Amino acid sequence: DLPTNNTDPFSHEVLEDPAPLHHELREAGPVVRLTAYGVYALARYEQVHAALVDWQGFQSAAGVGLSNFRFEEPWRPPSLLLEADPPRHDAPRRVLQKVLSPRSLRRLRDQWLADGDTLVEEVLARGTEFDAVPALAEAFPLRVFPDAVGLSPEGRENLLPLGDHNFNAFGPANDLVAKGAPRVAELMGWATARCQRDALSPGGFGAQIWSAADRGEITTQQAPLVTRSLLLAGVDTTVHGLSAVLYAFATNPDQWRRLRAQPGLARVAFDEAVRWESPVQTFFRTATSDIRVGEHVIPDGQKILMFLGAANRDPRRWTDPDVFDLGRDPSGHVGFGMGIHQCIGQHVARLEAEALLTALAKRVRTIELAAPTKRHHNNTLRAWASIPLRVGLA
Ligand code: HEM
Ligand SMILES: O=C(O)c1ccc(C2CC2)cc1
Repeated sequence: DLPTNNTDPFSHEVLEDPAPLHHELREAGPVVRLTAYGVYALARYEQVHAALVDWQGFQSAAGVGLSNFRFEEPWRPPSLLLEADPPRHDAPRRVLQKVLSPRSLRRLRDQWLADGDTLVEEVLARGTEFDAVPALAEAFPLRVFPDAVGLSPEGRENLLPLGDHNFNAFGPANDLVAKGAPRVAELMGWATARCQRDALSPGGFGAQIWSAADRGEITTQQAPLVTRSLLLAGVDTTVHGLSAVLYAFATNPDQWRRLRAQPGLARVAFDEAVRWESPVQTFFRTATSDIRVGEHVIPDGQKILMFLGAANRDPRRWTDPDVFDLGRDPSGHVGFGMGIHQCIGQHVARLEAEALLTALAKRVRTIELAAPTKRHHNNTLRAWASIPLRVGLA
């Protein structure tokens, strides 16, 4: 009957290298019972995709972490997008859809491309060996995104630890959550204050959200929470997405040569890296009724853990899934989710990646690891602490 697995997916051993568990879960069947937490797991592309697009059956409003909001108080006010379902989800989604649309981002494109060139020049001026995580993957999003949101300059160093804790908190109350607990009140207090109308610069994403409230598209009570979504979702994700694509190129020099020959591949390279590495590894849903998956039934109210990273490397869906290949068409990957909750910031992330990769491809002929890499463990994020690089100049 129902296959079970008693591995803890949030253990340091699995967070260091999740591939063996992902393989085991995919092979065990379309749905698996995780005895460590008494939840159901989906690891194959077909079932993960089906759950993501079936928002009625697999709801987000009971939380997208292990905690079930039907029985437990959320540790912070729930997101009006991530942790809401239609109809409550609709208006906030429509507002962010406009604020973060490709058309709205066009005004930022030249500035972000120039910022990419400037950052790459600054890094290369210091030498051809450097740690790509602080020097590029963290530096670039922190240089462009807070300004685009309209955040005041002071306190921006809070963004990474704030996001890191928020992502840990989707998992169980383990050592990673305990690590962030001492600062969470201070960090969340800082973030909430930053989302007030008078704390946001004119013209930024935040001010645009407040203008939508003035037009009645959302309420003025909702505006700060919709703005908070940008702070919680918009930094750590792109930092680890950029780390992923830089690591992918450093370990696949033939793909770097392809990008150099065809710089227009920068955007698809980022999506292939998001598929290959899946910076956001997992999210939960809650069954809104008894749901049949294969020949099994997931009872109403049960938590379901979707392994996005495992789905993105499912050989049932992808040829040579473990290969980072710019020749592949990565569309359909679930690294940005799928369906009504699909990442609303994906165009921001892609523009950041295009700007940084385009700048690098102009100045760097070769890219390779100069020393062993180091992982950063998080209950939800696949992240690097350090990626020491050696580059050869063009
Ligand atoms: C590489 C970068 C990123 C990755 C891998 C990523 C991944 C995801 C995923 C997997 C979801 C779906 C969550 C679910 O289905 O429960 C999502 C939703 C979301 N993302 Fe992103 N994201 C990235 C960048 C961003 C950025 C830059 C922003 C903001 C500017 C952002 C804002 C959001 C928001 C607000 C949602 C909730 C959408 C909804 O529920 O309707 N993300 N993201
Ligand atoms: O709306 C939010 O607060 C929110 C927080 C984190 C995410 C992750 C998936 C990128 C998305 C939304």
